[in-house]
Amino acid sequence: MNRRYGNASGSAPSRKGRGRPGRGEIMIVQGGSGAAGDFAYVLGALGRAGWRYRSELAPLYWWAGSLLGGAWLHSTHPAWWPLPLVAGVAVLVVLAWLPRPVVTRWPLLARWRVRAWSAGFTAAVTATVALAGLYGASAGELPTYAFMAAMGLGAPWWWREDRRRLSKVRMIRERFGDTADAAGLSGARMVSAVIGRWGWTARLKLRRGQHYTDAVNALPALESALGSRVGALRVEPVTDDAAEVVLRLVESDPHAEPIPWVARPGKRPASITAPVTVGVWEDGSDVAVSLLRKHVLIGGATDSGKSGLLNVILARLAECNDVTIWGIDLKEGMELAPWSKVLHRLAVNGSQGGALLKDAVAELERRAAFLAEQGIREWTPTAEAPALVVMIDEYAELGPAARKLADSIARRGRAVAVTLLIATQRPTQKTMGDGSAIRSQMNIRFCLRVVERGDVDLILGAGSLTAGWDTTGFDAPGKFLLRAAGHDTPRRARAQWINDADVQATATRNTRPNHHQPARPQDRNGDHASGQTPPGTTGAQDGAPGSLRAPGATGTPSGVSGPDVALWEALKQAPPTGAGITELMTASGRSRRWVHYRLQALKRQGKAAPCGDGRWVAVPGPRARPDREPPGADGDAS
Ligand SMILES: Nc1ncnc2c1ncn2[C@@H]1O[C@H](COP(=O)(O)OP(=O)(O)OP(=O)(O)O)[C@@H](O)[C@H]1O
Repeated sequence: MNRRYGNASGSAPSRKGRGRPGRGEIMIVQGGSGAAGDFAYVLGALGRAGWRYRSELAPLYWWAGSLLGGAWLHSTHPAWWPLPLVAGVAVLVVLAWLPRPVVTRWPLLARWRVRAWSAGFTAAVTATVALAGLYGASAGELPTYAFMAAMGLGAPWWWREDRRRLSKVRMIRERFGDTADAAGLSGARMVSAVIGRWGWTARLKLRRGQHYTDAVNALPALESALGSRVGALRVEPVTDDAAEVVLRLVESDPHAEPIPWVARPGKRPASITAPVTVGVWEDGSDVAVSLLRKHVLIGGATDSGKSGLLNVILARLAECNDVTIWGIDLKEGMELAPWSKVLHRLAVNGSQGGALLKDAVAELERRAAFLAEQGIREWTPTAEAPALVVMIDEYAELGPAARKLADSIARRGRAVAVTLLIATQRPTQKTMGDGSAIRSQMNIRFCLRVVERGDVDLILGAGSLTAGWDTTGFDAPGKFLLRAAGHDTPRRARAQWINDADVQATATRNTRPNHHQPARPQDRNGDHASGQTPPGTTGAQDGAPGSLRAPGATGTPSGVSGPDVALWEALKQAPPTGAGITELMTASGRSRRWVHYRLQALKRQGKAAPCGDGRWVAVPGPRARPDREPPGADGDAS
């Protein structure tokens, strides 16, 4: 039995002294005997300290690790010593070449100082392992030189900004007991803490009986006890545990400078079914919004950053492979033309806009009919049958007929994943179209700076201003309030800023096949069918009865609706003698095998039947009336 300083009574140690012996207290440690127990105790303590201060001790670990690695190589495979050299040279080549995915994965490598340090580190480790592998780890002065290299590389490592911040947060965590006492939150513990770009975030375990509201009330006192600036602390509840809260310290204002847009890391394309990041909240966390089956309204005064936000959303959608984007830019294409490689269609004046919306409504009805006939409630976007997003910059410039069409999409488009993204200065009833319900159909609303307080209600909905949603005081472009499902409190955010070079790079990286082709000079007369639409785009001939070509196509045989709809249309339009497999392959743009499997599936569902000679027809089912709202498209007006 060993004696350590601790709590002689055996009761739980006082919170203040947790993990540390109190003066004069004796703790009974069971299970050890004599020197072996002491040794185990010291070893355990050293192990814990070694892990806890792993960041500070990292240079020593590199030194020991590379010598040990080399020693192992020397004793097991001495002839393999060139291997670490090859690996090291490969890393140096990558650092010199710096392919884009590497920077995306490790953004710090974009800084030349970090790259230089990484190259030095790679060279030192490579040389140590290779030499130790060849001559043995203790050969000559190798351990000394390796140690000197580790210390040399360690200097910038120890000086690193984020490591120093990490040490600071660790100290804050260790002393949090005293901080909580001083702030009147006695008994609260900081169970974990992480540093972020703008400050740190910690999880607090409150004392039994304490609640989130106690933490909220203690905020000013906590700010004083932590020595932070006024208003730097935020507290959020943890929904699954009433005795826990998240405490966030925002050291620097994330909105003080423009927030650069960062491309999505990784090679795999994104999907519209997952939320996309468009900006940063005041506490430094990302603003992520789910755009699937949602209409979006962006409103704000001139120069408030509407087009900037529109561009960021467009960039995010461009990264998704299950979205087709059509654009209407009534600034003569100034905003959206740089995105030509991503947009399937682009209308740059009122009449082209009207034609585009007409096609979007036709697409919506085609999808609605298809869903109704197949007994499906909602359109699930895929790469082959994508969601269709129609972006409209300067909505107020659209003519009344076009606004009527947009209104129709707003009311009926959600279930079939045909949605609108509208930017406008003042969404008054007049600019949105008299009698139009379009505003109430907008599920996601971004309100940037407005000049008149009443405009907040126009953009975010009646009663918003009195409920605390006020953007009149916003002092920089791109700052906004977001109102959407799950975003019910006015939290300030700022949109990311995508510059021209990034627009170009993103558009090039995500170029769509059959994207919009800029109009030839002779076509600049406002007729969309004369060059504004890519080959194969909706035209009267495409949808003509008897044609097996799917209407609404965007250059591929199956078009924006996807091969399933194209196949179904072809079956429905087939003469009584049926459609042959080759015709169905042409219509859907898919292989014989694919067509065969789909026909068998339709046959099993009683929706298609063979009619001899390998020809097929659709079996008539309930048809969707064109004026009928598609299932689930009732709009969740906010
Ligand atoms: N998120 C942002 N971060 C930093 N600066 C921004 C941001 N968004 C816009 N800006 C700046 O504000 C300027 C005006 O932005 P933008 O053109 O998007 O405003 P707007 O509301 O569309 O104006 P208008 O109504 O006149 O078209 C831009 O040129 C840009 O310099």
